[in-house]
Amino acid sequence: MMQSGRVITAFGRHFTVKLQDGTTRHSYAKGKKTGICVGDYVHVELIGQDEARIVDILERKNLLYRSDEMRSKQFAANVDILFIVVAVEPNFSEDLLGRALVGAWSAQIKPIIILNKIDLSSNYQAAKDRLKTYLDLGIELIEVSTLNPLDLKEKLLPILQDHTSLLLGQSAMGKSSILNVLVPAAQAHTQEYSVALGTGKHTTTTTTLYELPEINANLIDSPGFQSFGLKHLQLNEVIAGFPEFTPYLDQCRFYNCQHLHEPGCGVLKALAEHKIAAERHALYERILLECTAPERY
Ligand SMILES: Nc1nc2c(ncn2[C@@H]2O[C@H](COP(=O)(O)OP(=O)(O)OP(=O)(O)O)[C@@H](O)[C@H]2O)c(=O)[nH]1
Ligand SMILES: [Zn+2]
Repeated sequence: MMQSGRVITAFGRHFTVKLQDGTTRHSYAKGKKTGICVGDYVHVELIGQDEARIVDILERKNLLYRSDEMRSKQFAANVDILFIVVAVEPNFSEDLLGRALVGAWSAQIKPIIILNKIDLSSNYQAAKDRLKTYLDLGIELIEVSTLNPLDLKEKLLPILQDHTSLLLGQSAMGKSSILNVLVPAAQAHTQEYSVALGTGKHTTTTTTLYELPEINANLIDSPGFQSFGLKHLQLNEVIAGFPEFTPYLDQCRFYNCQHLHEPGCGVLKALAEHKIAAERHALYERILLECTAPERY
C-alpha cells in the first residue's frame, strides 16, 4: 500500500518517515535510490506493521547542502528559513557565518541570525558591532537568551509558525539550549542520538526534524559545524550569496567577469570605493577559489 510522508531522520541508508496519519516508520530506500534527505516529502510502500520502503522523492522546493571537514555531506530539503545561531561569547566565526549565508541564499532560503546569550552584557556591544556588516545586508536579527525562555519563545515561535526552519550553529553558541526551549521533547532525543566525545560532552551528530504541531511548524536540528564546504556551487550561485554585489554586476566590462582581477570590474570598483566590505569580498574570493564546478569556466 502506497502512502506519502516526510523524512524526519536520516542515518546512512536508514530513515524515519512520518506518515500523514502521524505515525512514524523505519524506512529504507528502494533499490539504489540515493539522495534522500531530512525534509523530503516521499512516497512509501508500507511493509508489515512498522517498516516502509521509500519509492519516490517528491519535487523539492530547495535543498540546503554543505560538506564538512570530514567530507561528510549534510542536506536538508524544503527549508523555508535558515536560523544561524551566534552568541555574545565565545566569539563566532565570521567566515562560517558568511558561508552559511551563501548556502542559504544560493538555495533560495531566507537566513535569519539569532544572537544568543544576550544576558552576557559585558561583551554584548562588541558582538553587535561585529554583526553590523550583516545587518547592513538587510538580514533580520533576533536577540535572545536561553536564560529567558519565555522571551525567546515570544520572539521565535511567530517566525517558526507554518514554516520549516533549520537551526545551525557553531559549537558552544547554544544551539541545543535553544532547541530544548522550543521543543522540550528534543532533549531526550538529542541525548539518545548524540555521541560522547573524548571529553564526555555530548554533541548532535544527526539531522532531525521536530514538529511543533500547535503552530504547524517544523524545526530541523543539524549537527554543529566547524566548516561549511561550498565546493559544489557554481559562479552564479556564489554570487547569489553576496547580494551587495548585485547593483554593480551590470557595470563589469566582461559578461563572464568573476570579479576577482578583471579590468573594468564594477564589483572591484565598488570594493575600492568601500561600498562593498573588504572582508566580504575576501570571503567571496576564498569560496570561489575552492569551487570545483567545471561550469564555472
Ligand atoms: N549565559 C548563557 N549561557 C548560555 C545560553 N545558552 C546556552 N548557554 C551555555 O552555553 C554553552 C553551550 O550551549 P549548548 O546549548 O550546549 O551549545 P551548542 O551550540 O548546542 O553546542 P554543541 O552541543 O557543542 O553543538 C552551555 O554551557 C550553555 O549552558 C545563554 O543564553 N546564556
Ligand atoms: Zn566584475
